[in-house]
Amino acid sequence: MTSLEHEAGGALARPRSGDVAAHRAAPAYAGTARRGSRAEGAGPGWRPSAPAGPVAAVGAVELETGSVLPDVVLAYQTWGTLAPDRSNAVLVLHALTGGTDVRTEDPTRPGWWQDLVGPGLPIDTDRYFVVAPNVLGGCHGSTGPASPAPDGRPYGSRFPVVTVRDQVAAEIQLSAALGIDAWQFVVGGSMGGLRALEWAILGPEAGIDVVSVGVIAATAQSSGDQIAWAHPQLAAIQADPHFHGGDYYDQAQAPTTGLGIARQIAHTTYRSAAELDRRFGRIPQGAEDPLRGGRFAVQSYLDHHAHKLARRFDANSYLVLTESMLTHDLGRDRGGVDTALASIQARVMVAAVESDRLFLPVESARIARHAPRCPGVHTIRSEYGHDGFLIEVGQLSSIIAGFLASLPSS
Ligand SMILES: CC(=O)SCCNC(=O)CCNC(=O)[C@H](O)C(C)(C)COP(=O)(O)OP(=O)(O)OC[C@H]1O[C@@H](n2cnc3c(N)ncnc32)[C@H](O)[C@@H]1OP(=O)(O)O
Ligand SMILES: N[C@@H](CCO)C(=O)O
Repeated sequence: MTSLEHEAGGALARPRSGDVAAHRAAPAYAGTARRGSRAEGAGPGWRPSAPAGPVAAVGAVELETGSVLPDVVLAYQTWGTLAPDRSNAVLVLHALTGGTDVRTEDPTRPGWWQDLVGPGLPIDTDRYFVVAPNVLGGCHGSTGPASPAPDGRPYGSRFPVVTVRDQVAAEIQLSAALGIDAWQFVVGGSMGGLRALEWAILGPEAGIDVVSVGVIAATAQSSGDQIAWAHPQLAAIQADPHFHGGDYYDQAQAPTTGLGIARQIAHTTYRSAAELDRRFGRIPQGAEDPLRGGRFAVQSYLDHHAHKLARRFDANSYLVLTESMLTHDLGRDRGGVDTALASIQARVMVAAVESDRLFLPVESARIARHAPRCPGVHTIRSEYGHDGFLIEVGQLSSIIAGFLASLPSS
């Protein structure tokens, strides 16, 4: 979809089938033939699997665009015990390709915040009841593009635009289903941080007490730069001949090449230039010779991450969730970002990774400047870039432990 077509459809419009057809006619990834197929390692691609935890029916969700998504379910996992007065709940929100596996009991497959959430850890499950839902539009058990529509067929291309506010609306309905009307802490990084920030406004509007939020490596409004980086990612998926306009669930092959290229673009933005250069520099991959069609090590590294994601994630979910991040704007219909931030009553913990080139620390500083009950930005010292919110768990542990200890109920 070109930017002109975006304008024609409005910021919240789904691509029309004609737009997708144009992408399907686009040439294949130019590097593929010369250096060997980058798609092979991904196999046929993602297939639905059983969610790791329970699934709650949260009912119909009214979307920002005015349409209604019926019979929504959200998969989730919990740790700890809800106190009799229901006062110890913590909501942990995953990033773009994450899921409910905040922690696991399988040492060979640790969760994405394994060392942050658990007994005796900063988000102490001996004390807190922790809930981690899979986001609306995702592919780990919650309603998403692969879910059956009312006619029994997968939504595919018919899955509607969902915004970050819609995702939070569904999570608010999950709160009601779980009987939780107060959250001590709603926390997430990246897309999880976008939702945590929306929770600070939508939660109280829905009558839910949000005592505090943790917004890590996130922003109040997606930037032109973020939209620009996402644009070729969306196009890569839509241009994959296996995409079939989004209706590929009955096909033997999912659009793994397009999703893999999207991941390669994204993954580069998740790391810093300094780290990629220090770690890989111009080193060839093993015995491969870049002068003879071989790869540099950093190319092999990106291929690896492309294959891994294409095996474990649905391309349609990647599109839907990426679009939700692009339309994220805390200030929409609220008098602008700064006014919206100024209306937040919850205590706000903000953390930024100093080398994050996608979610810039200056955007975190904006949140801290305008949210009335935010003491300032915690800077995570790291060379890893945006992924620092997953890697620098030691620093994040100190930040979160200190913040939770400062809450009045502590
Ligand atoms: C809440 C959420 O966000 S959940 C989603 C989080 N998980 C993901 O995003 C999964 C993708 N993984 C990542 O993005 C990262 O691995 C992180 C952020 C989780 C961790 O970062 P790091 O520990 O620095 O891992 P790194 O980016 O170096 O990747 C390591 C992998 O690259 C592979 N690798 C390293 N160099 C090369 C190379 N030259 N060629 C091929 N593969 C390579 C390693 O073998 C390793 O593979 P494995 O993950 O299959 O074991
Ligand atoms: N590695 C993270 C980065 C996005 O924040 C993910 O895939 O969700």
